[in-house]
Amino acid sequence: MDASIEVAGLRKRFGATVALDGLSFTVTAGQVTGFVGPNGAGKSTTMRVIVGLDAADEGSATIGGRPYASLRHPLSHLGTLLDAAALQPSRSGRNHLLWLAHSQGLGAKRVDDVIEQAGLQSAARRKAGGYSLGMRQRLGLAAALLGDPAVLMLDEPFNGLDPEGIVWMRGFLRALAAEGRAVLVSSHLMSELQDTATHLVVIGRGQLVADAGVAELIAAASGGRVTLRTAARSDAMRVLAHSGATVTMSDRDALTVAGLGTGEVVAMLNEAAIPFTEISAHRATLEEAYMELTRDQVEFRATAAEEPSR
Ligand SMILES: Nc1ncnc2c1ncn2[C@@H]1O[C@H](COP(=O)(O)OP(=O)(O)OP(=O)(O)O)[C@@H](O)[C@H]1O
Repeated sequence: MDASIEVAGLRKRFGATVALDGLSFTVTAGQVTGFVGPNGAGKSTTMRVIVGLDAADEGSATIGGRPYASLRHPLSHLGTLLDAAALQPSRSGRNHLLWLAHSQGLGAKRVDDVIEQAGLQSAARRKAGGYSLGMRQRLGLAAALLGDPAVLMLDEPFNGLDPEGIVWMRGFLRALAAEGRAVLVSSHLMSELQDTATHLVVIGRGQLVADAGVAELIAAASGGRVTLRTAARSDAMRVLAHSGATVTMSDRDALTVAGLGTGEVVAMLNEAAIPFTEISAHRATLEEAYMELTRDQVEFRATAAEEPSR
């Protein structure tokens, strides 16, 4: 069975709400695919449809070419983290995993392996009801790994993790992908996915907005702009704007220049004897790339009247 998730033409309505509107994408082996979109875009519904918790009105979702419901030992094919709060509070983390393992014909050895992999050793014998959100995420991750699946699908796994936990999770997800697994990870915060996801599936209002490599999206959002650092900001702005460039202030002593290459900017500043300390091709962050892609997709956006006055 190949490590992939394939979603084709999914449509799903909840009453008058169209949650999924003809959504298609593929998650491939060997990389972390970020699954992102504004609130209400349809990420959770897509994941619920993939595992059969919601039925699609139209379209199909398959794991390695087969519908989830047809998999005999599903945990050995697809590991999921969908709702970290869904556990029996009086059971210890280890007992929760033992119970899950038992249902799939797996032994206690495998449980202890995933407890170690998820960094849960010190808490495994405590009641799960007393776990912090971060510990619940680790327990959810341990459960997802139980069947050593080729495909992982994790809904907001960074939620509730402290900065150290976020760094750990990033490395962990990269390592799982490096082993050849297909890893789909939903997130609200692009900064969490930076340095982790190499591919992004962006959705908005139940439709596909972008399905592309992270490097490609960042290059497109960087748009040939130049970042310039100078103490003589107003002089630089005047000279560059005079030649038709669009110049905006980006922070205290930095300008972003669109419409001219780095060489042209250097030549103009030298000619006008304007000093500068740094000049470089602008590299957009994943956050900027995402904001550009989803500008028209936000379901709940503050109207101009609601925005705080400056
Ligand atoms: N059980 C349900 N009943 C009614 N409407 C629902 C239900 N589940 C989801 N929706 C609606 O479907 C749309 C998609 O919701 P979904 O939770 O899939 O989005 P999401 O991208 O996961 O959002 P978030 O980032 O806020 O978690 C939303 O408009 C939501 O209100």
